[in-house]
Amino acid sequence: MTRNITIEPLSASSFAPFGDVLDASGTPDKMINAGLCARHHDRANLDFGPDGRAGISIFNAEPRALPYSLTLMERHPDGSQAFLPMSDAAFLVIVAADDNGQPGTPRAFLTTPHQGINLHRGIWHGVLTPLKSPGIFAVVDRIGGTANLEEVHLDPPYLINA
Ligand SMILES: NC(=O)N[C@@H](O)C(=O)O
Ligand code: NI
Repeated sequence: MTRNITIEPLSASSFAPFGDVLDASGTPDKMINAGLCARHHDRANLDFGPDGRAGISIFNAEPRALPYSLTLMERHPDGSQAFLPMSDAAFLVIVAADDNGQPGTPRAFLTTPHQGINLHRGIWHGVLTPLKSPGIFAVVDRIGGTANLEEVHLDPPYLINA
């Protein structure tokens, strides 16, 4: 039995239950640098817990193709996780609400170039899934003494379609 999911457009409102959309859209909060730079200020709800700290890591992920077979979801109970592309690669953002400790039915979104996202603490998500090379991302997440990772293998998988 194939469980099909259709990709939805990514918007701040549609993604709000799961996290923040990070881009240079809309009116900037302030103009800086002698008016040569627009600052879209403080756009992510970052959370690293009482005993963690913020870290920036660089992920170099293999590009995937559509339709994409979603076989694994995970969450980070101790902190948020932001994905900031270091190229113009679009990427799949697959998230799900919690359903008694398991991911519920996933929702799939596709970013536009130069868009990042910040997943709020504990949100079920698919792993980083760029759709073209290079899949190089700066990732801002919690550095701490715990594993901060829960994984669920999906059987049967979901098929993510354009
Ligand atoms: N495990 C890891 O560092 N990456 C995942 O959390 C992911 O969301 O890609
Ligand atoms: Ni993750």
